[in-house]
Amino acid sequence: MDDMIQIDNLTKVYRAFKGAKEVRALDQISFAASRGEFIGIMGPSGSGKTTLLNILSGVDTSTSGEVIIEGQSIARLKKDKLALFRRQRIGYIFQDFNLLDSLTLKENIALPLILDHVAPQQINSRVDELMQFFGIADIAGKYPYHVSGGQKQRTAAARALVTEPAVVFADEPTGNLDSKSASDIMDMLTEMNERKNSTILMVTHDAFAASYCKRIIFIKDGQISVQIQRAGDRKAFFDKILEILSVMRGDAQ
Ligand SMILES: Nc1ncnc2c1ncn2[C@@H]1O[C@H](COP(=O)(O)OP(=O)(O)OP(=O)(O)O)[C@@H](O)[C@H]1O
Repeated sequence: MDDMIQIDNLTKVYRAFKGAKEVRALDQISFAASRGEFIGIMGPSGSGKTTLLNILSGVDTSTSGEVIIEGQSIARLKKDKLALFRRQRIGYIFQDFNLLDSLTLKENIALPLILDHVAPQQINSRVDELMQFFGIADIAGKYPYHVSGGQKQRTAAARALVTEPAVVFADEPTGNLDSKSASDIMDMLTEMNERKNSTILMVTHDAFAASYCKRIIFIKDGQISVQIQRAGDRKAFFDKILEILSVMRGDAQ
């Protein structure tokens, strides 16, 4: 199988510290994502979602187990190589956009390529193509504080794709958006997934956002509790997600 991400027995234990007890935030998690998958990670607060995303993206290290992205074991990369790998092979979309206010939208998108000394002509054509794709070409010269949340998130999505990464990690991408912008962004992530065959892994609390995914992995207490694959339409998938969340919360049946 053409795996983009492979996770084997991933475990993270936060050591006891100043009276706080040891926490097993991830407990032997294993799953794989093939090219072009769009996976949602859901689970109650404290279930280990952020810990998982931090380890997958090389921000934190695991206690044991392995993460392999595009054939490369993340933990085996030295600091410099890891920084380069993260910049070139992983795209990030964050809840709070993480754009630089001193740069225009176009410059924000171009930044990873500028840092990699890509030829200016190539930068221009790639950035212009992505700005067209995300419908923000007409505001290329504006600064982040002059545009809407939805437009900022489109810019962040374009920046995430500009290096043609192996995977895109999205952390609560709809968290700071109104419902219209949220559905816009989810349509856009779907388009990225379907037209550019991007492999996307998204952490979200939002059942509506999750209903756009093709597969959802539910985590509870650091372990995979259940996985579901979308078969029919989005509405049916949304209902299924709500049902699982309600069972996980232990709501009265
Ligand atoms: N740096 C840390 N030191 C100690 N314990 C931590 C640390 N970070 C997270 N934890 C604990 O690990 C567990 C998993 O936390 P994590 O933040 O990954 O959960 P989450 O699913 O992302 O939660 P939320 O949905 O609230 O963001 C929790 O019990 C949390 O308290």
